[in-house]
Amino acid sequence: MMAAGAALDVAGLTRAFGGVHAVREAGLHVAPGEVRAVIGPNGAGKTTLFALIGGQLAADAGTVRLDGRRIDRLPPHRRAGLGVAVVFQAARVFTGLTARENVMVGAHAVTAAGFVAAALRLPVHHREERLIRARADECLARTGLTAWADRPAGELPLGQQRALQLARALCGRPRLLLLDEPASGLRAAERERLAGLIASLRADGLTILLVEHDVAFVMRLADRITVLHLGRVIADGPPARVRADPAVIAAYLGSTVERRAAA
Ligand SMILES: Nc1ncnc2c1ncn2[C@@H]1O[C@H](COP(=O)(O)OP(=O)(O)OP(=O)(O)O)[C@@H](O)[C@H]1O
Repeated sequence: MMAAGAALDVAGLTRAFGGVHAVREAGLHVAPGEVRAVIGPNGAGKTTLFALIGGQLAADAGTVRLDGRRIDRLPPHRRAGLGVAVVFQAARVFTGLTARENVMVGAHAVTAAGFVAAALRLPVHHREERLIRARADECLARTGLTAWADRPAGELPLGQQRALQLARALCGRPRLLLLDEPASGLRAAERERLAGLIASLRADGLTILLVEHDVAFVMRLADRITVLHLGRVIADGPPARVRADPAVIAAYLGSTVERRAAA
């Protein structure tokens, strides 16, 4: 059911907010089917980087390529149509809709007929609706949520709500999935389940970018790690090498000292 993972190439990507250089000349290459973790101290630019790739923010400079095709000037829905899905940390489920309806919304966002046909009640809409419902049920099954399909999303435990956000993203048939702190706030058992789910998506060949503060989670899941500090990429490589990198250790120690000093 999964589309093949796409390659992501980012070069010279830059975005400032007033005088704050949130992302500065960032570059990374992510191979198809890779799980890439993006880590860095608070304010390093991780969420901004994701928004620049997803198109929610426009870059001041630089390029983003999906399988070699430039997407950095496209609006978010066009990038989504090409297979880029971003699940932001602040993303919420629609608590009043059922789990299935939440996932169906994800599919509507990228279907051709979409909401216009729905509003006009065109025949194409009914056919599409059935297809989307079937697709939503596949995505619910894929994320272990079949038993929750008809429950209001607000009644789902937090771990299942995270899985639901993933299911909603999967419904758009992504080829590149960006997850901003998917494990934050989850208990150990829920983290385990989520890690298993992400590993199984990787096994299907999906390319995944992951921002995560839980180092153990990252070390276990990621093929490679990119480290951002003050908007710049300061390290990039396999987990064991990045963990031992003096520049990475200094960046984290520095930010810890700054936080202590500020406290
Ligand atoms: N919309 C905005 N307006 C102004 N400044 C912003 C905006 N978004 C981000 N910034 C600033 O850009 C820098 C990078 O922020 P960003 O949220 O990308 O970091 P982050 O690595 O995701 O941080 P965290 O780990 O705390 O989530 C920070 O200094 C932040 O204050």
